[in-house]
Amino acid sequence: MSDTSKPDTKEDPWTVLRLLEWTTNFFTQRGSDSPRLDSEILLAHARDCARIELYTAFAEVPSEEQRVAFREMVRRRGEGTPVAQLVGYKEFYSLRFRVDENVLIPRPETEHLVIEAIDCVKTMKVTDRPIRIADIGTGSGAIAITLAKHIKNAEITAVDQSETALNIARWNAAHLKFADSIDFVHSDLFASVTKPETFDIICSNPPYVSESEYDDLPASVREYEPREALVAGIDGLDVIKRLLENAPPRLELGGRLIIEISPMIADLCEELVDATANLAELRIIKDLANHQRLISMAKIES
Ligand SMILES: C[S@@+](CC[C@H](N)C(=O)[O-])C[C@H]1O[C@@H](n2cnc3c(N)ncnc32)[C@H](O)[C@@H]1O
Repeated sequence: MSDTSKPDTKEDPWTVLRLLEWTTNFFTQRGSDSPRLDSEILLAHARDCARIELYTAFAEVPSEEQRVAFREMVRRRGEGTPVAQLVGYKEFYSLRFRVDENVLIPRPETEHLVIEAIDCVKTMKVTDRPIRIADIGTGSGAIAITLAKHIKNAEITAVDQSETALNIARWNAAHLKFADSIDFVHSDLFASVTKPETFDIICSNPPYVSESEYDDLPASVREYEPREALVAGIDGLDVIKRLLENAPPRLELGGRLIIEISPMIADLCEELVDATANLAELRIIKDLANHQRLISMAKIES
């Protein structure tokens, strides 16, 4: 990549296409799962344009300033920094969320949770008041804010035990113009959530990685995203167990609890739900990779 700092020769200019090809190859060698996409996002960011615009600019030669910015991001990406932290945002459900090292980078799998919550709301017959939704462990606010966009007249409570994460979530809500529909609460699960008393939907993408799985995560996750957003004890179930215990008293009868899980703990989660007296109608929902990714269940009378 150091070649790009040299003056272009007539035969071999560093065009957009050539930069993308070189960088895709470089990221492939560095083990990236999405080398071409990473390259495009970084080059579009350096050129301050939409990614799609690169496709009509293949023959153009980026300015020296753009190439310097691109080269620095490519170097850091090569060392492991996530693309989202280099550009400062991540797209989730067609919204752009600011992220930094204080929050988990929203993952595409979590969009299934949003879809399930929206589907559940459609079946609810609440007409005399807003639908009440809690997002426990909101991180960047991706789930809460996306639900605020897609569910009209919802009253959303977004909770996190990390004040730095909540600050990012508040910034995202204000920037995307949904701050009015979301109440942000600094709390350990429901401990400091005083109102509303009950919710129609409680959703959560909690930490669910076990201590031993954490050691095997790629360095680009371990070294750049907050450990407390990922790890939940020896078996990854610490927070999920507490949610299954603490959420039902805060749910309306017929309300739904929706939790993202790891496929590794799906069977254990099913057993835990079966053993919880006031939860029933368990659905286990798979992601696009056919992995068991969500548990969704209803509050019943115990
Ligand atoms: C896996 S991240 C999910 C972030 C975001 N909801 C998303 O899907 O991208 C889990 C989040 O839960 C928060 N968290 C962990 N334990 C918590 C607890 N006991 N109470 C509240 N928040 C908690 C972490 O700080 C982190 O922001």
